[in-house]
Amino acid sequence: MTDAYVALEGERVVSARARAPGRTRGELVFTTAYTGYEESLTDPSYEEQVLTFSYPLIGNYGVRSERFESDRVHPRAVVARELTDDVASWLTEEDVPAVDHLDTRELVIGIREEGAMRCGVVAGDDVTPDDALDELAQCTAMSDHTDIGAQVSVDDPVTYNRDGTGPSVALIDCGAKDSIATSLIDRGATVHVLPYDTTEAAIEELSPDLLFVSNGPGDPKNFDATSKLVETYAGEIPMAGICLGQQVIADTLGGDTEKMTFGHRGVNQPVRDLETGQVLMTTQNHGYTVSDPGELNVTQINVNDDTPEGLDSDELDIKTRQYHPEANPGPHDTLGFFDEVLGMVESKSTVSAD
Ligand SMILES: NC(=O)CC[C@H](N)C(=O)O
Repeated sequence: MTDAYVALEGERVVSARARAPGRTRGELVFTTAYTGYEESLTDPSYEEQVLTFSYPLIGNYGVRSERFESDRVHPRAVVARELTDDVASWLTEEDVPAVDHLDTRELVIGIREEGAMRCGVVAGDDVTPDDALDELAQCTAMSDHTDIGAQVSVDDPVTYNRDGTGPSVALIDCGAKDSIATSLIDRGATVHVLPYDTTEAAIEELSPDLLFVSNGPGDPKNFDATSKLVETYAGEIPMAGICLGQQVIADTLGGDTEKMTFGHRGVNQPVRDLETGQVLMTTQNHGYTVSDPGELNVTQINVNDDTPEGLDSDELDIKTRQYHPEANPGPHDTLGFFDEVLGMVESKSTVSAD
């Protein structure tokens, strides 16, 4: 007896067990992370995707809101070999369909060979394979979600740590994980979380020391308003970016981005720093990559496929990373990025004070 189905491009349907009911569709991707399921499931960058966990057991240390990265679950559906009851009830409460008891190894091999693909997921007592195919037929390609920023960004500005002793940071929220703001606040910064389509007038009023473009879902080319801010302030205000932030900044400053076959999602992606030769273990979640760094210099690369992981410009005071330095979940090798970017502001004030 089966009460769940996943329909894949090519009209293939895989049977599964329903763990949280519902009918939905999205881009099927996988993560190899073996911890951090609460952080991944609340990461806004998974908006409009169906997340498959390649690790076979998900949920074995419960569900605690302290570990959430936003106020809701973002993947449209969740696929795993085995989901615990804790995770299944959380996803049921959140209205996010979830399925297990299917061969996720085969699914992951399919995604690796054919690339991230559209899919339909149905779960519940009365569902049929045709229902899953129906969902698949209505599924939109990721790059066609042109307004995805509006689905995940704050509607209005929010300020944290107003009396902080450190620099003032304008965090452009393209779907920011909470721990990016926390990492800055922990270092004394005042953080203004601003909508992805913030106006120049709002930036002028705040007069921030650092413009920080966050991670976010979908195609970086669908963030025109954010790109406009980058164009206006590059070279005027020191700038940092994480993940989608790196992509939007490179795309705007004479570079380009492209879709990868299946992307990088996991907590053990090796990155080499080209200056020191040091290899850092990093947390990643992206399906697009910078294909041309434009005016920026590639300072770090992925050891597995040589894609750019760090872009820097001393002339423009810009530092971006493709991975997630806030490391939630993940190895903490890369937390120093936050000191480096705040350091750009401090060294700038030292220079101008002289
Ligand atoms: N985590 C992110 O910011 C992801 C960036 C972009 N949506 C991608 O998939 O490449």
